[in-house]
Amino acid sequence: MKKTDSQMLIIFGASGDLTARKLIPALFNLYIAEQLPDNFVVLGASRSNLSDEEFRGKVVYDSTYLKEKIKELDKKQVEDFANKLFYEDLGDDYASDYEGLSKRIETLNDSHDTEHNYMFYLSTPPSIVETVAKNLSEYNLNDESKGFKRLIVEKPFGYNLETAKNLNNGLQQYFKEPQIYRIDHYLGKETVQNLLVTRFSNSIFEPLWNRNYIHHVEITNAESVGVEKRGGYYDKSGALRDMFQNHLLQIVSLVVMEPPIGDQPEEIRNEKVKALKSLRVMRDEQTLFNNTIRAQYVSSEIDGEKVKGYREEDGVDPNSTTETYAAIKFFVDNWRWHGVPFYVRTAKRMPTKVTEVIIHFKTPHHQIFQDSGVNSKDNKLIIRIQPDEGILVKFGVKVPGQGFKVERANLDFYYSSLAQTYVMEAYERLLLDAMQGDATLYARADEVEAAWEFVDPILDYWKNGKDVRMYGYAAGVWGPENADELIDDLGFWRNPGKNLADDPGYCVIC
Ligand SMILES: NC(=O)C1=CN([C@@H]2O[C@H](COP(=O)(O)OP(=O)(O)OC[C@H]3O[C@@H](n4cnc5c(N)ncnc54)[C@H](OP(=O)(O)O)[C@@H]3O)[C@@H](O)[C@H]2O)C=CC1
Ligand SMILES: O=C1O[C@H](COP(=O)(O)O)[C@@H](O)[C@H](O)[C@H]1O
Repeated sequence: MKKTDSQMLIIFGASGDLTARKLIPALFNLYIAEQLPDNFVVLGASRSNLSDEEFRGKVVYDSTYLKEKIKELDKKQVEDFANKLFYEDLGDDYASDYEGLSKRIETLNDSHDTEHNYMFYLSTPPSIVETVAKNLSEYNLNDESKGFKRLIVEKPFGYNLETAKNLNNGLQQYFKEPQIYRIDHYLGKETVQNLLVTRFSNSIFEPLWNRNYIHHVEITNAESVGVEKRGGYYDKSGALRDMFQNHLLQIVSLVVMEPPIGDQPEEIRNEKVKALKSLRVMRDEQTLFNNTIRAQYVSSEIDGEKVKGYREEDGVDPNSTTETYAAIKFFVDNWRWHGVPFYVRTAKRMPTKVTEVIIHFKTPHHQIFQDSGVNSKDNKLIIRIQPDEGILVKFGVKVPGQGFKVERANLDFYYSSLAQTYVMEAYERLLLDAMQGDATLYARADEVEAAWEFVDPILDYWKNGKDVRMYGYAAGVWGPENADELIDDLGFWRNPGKNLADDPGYCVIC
């Protein structure tokens, strides 16, 4: 196990949703798993007026996210965790507030012996991220002459390529790139990391992982929920910015990348950047018209209950043209992937919550078993990222009896079968990595920019292009029927079920 140094975690935006919903529960789990260092404190900072006790009440004792867990523990343990949390009111006057903050950090450092190791987590609106970094540098809180100073930045990393570059340049004025940790919580998911292990620790997959054997790659990310309480944010973002530019292109980079020379952060990140740079950027309108689909969910009934359409959601413009569904077909311009189409879709208000990567293999070039009865496109490797995490290989077996009738069979592995292994939540894993200075699962500036290079022309076309289509789909179905047009002669999207082994449908309205 790696060593975690004594340190202080300073969370900006500590009165917000993410802190209560993800960050504190992740720290709580790390505490229970005895993964936090002995000398560890959290200092929450926001403009809300809270005392240490009120902050502890909000994010621990009265937290809906910890209620069940707390019940299972003795009072002393909960108290011990809560006593590691402190709060500093920032107000609106940056100069005096940051002076107060820096003094508070110094005092807590002395009382809890955190050795001047500070990790700043920016869980604030994106508009103030650079300002916070600047203020920290003005108070020398970026100075690593005594202890490390790390800056964790939440998504979105910019709104497009230009703003992402500005943000990166802005942050790099105050913190060096190795001090900056851009969090993408999909990289913290165990099964996303397992993509690397599946590919590079097995000699049975990697030799097939190229244009000679792979027919096409399909990635589906579906959520059953709508925009919930985040309509205001989402309406300015949309599916392409919210999920595709970051989480899904990170997954694509792990599927596409060449083998790194080792498992060091920079070795892996260098290969991911190369992979993202090899995505063929679509620039002309006809290509964008043919290869991109966007849509919005419209009101419908799910399990007998009426569900709002996107334009009726709180915080959403009634004439909004923001997409809640995006499906993109693209190619990768390199030796390994030449001519292999990638189909990636993401959406809200689908029939179920699921994320899968499906590698569709080519059929054998000479068909011996003419009456096989198996759909010739059915050789697949399915990597299930969530839920029911696991891996499934679909292959042909002989049906017992005369002749050579072939049927499809499954070879499967489920993470749940590793009963005694504790699988960390994404935020737990990522926080622990950052605490230990391991940036492998964090996005580097050039990765983020390479992803925007690919996404920018699509966004631009959707905003300004001629003949741009916006389809509707009833909340609770697998998107617009027109999305099938993207798949050409290859068949249909695989519409997965709740469980990995469910044999799913392949049509939109079922
Ligand atoms: N919530 C989620 O599920 C996810 C969120 N994110 C990202 O995480 C970040 C935080 O999200 P979320 O918690 O939902 O947002 P919220 O709007 O719930 O919280 C943001 C917090 O920032 C604080 N804040 C605002 N201005 C300042 C300031 N000048 N200085 C310090 N704090 C300030 C606000 O508190 P106060 O008014 O008290 O200062 C508020 O508590 C965003 O960048 C978001 O995109 C990413 C993925 C998922
Ligand atoms: O970053 C985001 O991710 C969530 C989906 O995350 P998951 O871990 O539940 O798959 C998404 O709902 C949200 O809109 C987006 O901002």
